[in-house]
This record gives sequence, structure tokens and C-alpha cells, in this order.
Amino acid sequence: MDSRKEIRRHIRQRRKQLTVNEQQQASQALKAQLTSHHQVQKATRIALYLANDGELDMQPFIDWCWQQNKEVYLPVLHPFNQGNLLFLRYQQETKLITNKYGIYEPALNVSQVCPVSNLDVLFTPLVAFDDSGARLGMGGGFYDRTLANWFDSQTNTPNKANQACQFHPIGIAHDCQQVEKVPTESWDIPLPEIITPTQNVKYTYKSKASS
Ligand SMILES: Nc1nc2c(c(=O)[nH]1)N(C=O)[C@@H](CNc1ccc(C(=O)N[C@@H](CCC(=O)O)C(=O)O)cc1)CN2
Ligand SMILES: Nc1ncnc2c1ncn2[C@@H]1O[C@H](COP(=O)(O)OP(=O)(O)OP(=O)(O)O)[C@@H](O)[C@H]1O
Repeated sequence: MDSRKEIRRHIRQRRKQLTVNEQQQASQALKAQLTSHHQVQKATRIALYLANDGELDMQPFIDWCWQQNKEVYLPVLHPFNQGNLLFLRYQQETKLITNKYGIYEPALNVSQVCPVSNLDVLFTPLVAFDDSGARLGMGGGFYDRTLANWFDSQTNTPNKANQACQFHPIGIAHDCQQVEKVPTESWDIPLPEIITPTQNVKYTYKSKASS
């Protein structure tokens, strides 16, 4: 667990040191990749995130989604179900508040919630990734919980909610967030695809990565 902590600290520091110019170039390069991505082009409901802590800024891509009349959703910390996320519609007029981590999220409004199983593409923030698709997040287990049913549905394991989970998860990261090897735990869900400003890598797997 210590090396996970150390990687988190190191990579968070590294991405926070990117200059404004590097960040802007990265998010334009990301937008170019995403807008020509087949599954993104045919998607109607897209979940993504608002950049925090040096993360790759998705705003240029969000603007494109709005222009294309795609439905954009953001993660919101679940008010009762600790460690879980809800996904709420994000429109230009959506009122944002900051959550306990200082990240902007839509104010809770049940009519704006999209069940995860109804999403088409789920862009996943991450802190570090490796060349097997393993990801390390901020340490809350939020996306591992969100992706658990999806992973079971991919591996034909009956999942608790028995959801269809047709959405496609894609990890988003700066190139400098790639590490040699992410030390994984039993609950970690590997991603089937990760996109950086310069790379688009797809991964195949039969079972969860082992450490
Ligand atoms: N932009 C963005 N939104 C996101 C995530 C994310 O990774 N990026 N999340 C992905 O899961 C969720 C928030 N998860 C988070 C988990 C821990 C910390 C964090 O900063 N922890 C502090 C200490 C915790 C505390 O203050 O209690 C730290 O590590 O220093 C932040 C976000 C939902 N929204
Ligand atoms: N599917 C799950 N069910 C219950 N607990 C889980 C699940 N996934 C992760 N957890 C718990 O969440 C905690 C944090 O996990 P971890 O450090 O892997 O988060 P992370 O991948 O860095 O964060 P995130 O997924 O939010 O980006 C761990 O204590 C783990 O036991």
C-alpha cells in the first residue's frame, strides 16, 4: 500500500507542475483525439470530469459535446452511499457547487441523475496508469466501485445489480502519468482503453491484473 501512496504523491506532484501552456496544448490534443473516436462519435450520454489537481482539462471536449447536442454527465459524491458516485447532467446553465475535496460538481437534483448503466462512454480520471491498463486513482475507490459491475458483465460474472452495463470506460491522463507498473489490489478494475494527448491504447484482459 505504501508504494501506491508514494506513486500517488509523486505523479500528482508531476502533473501539477505542468505549465499553463502545456496543459492547454494537452487538452486541445485530447479534444482532437476524442472527437474523432468512433465510440465517442456515436455516443449520446457521456460521463467525464472537471479537471482538478493538474488533471487533463476536458473543457474543450465538453464544449464540442454541447455543440453536438450530446448529453454530458459529471460525477457527484453520493450523499448517503459513501464511496459511491452519482452521475448528473451537466449543461451550460447547471449550477455547480464544490464537494468536500474542492472539486466542482452539479448541485444534487434527482431529476438530473443518469444510471451508470445508461451511459454510453464513461471517461475515468486517474492518477497513474501502466501499459497493462491498470489504474490508480485518488484513493477513494469511487471509480473502482463504479466499474465493478461493468467488469463483471465483461467477464460474464453475475453482478449484484444484474445491470446490462453497455457503456465503454476510457481512462484519461497526461503522458507523464504513465508509470512502469501500478501495484494493484484485488478490487482494482483495469481499463479497456486509455487516451493521453499522444496515445490511444486498448487493452485486452481475461482477469483482473495481479500485483
Ligand atoms: N476531477 C475529478 N473528479 C472526481 C474524481 C477525480 O479523480 N477527479 N474522483 C475520483 O475518484 C472522485 C473524487 N475522489 C477524490 C478522492 C480523494 C481526493 C483527495 O484529494 N484526497 C485528499 C485527502 C482526503 C481528504 O481531504 O479527506 C488527498 O489525497 O490529499 C480527491 C478526490 C469524484 N470526482
Ligand atoms: N468495489 C468495491 N467495493 C468496496 N470497496 C471498494 C471497492 N473498490 C475499492 N474499494 C475500497 O476503496 C478504497 C480505496 O481504493 P483505491 O485506493 O484502489 O482507490 P483508487 O482506485 O485510487 O480511487 P478511485 O477509484 O476513486 O479513483 C479501498 O479501501 C478499497 O477497499
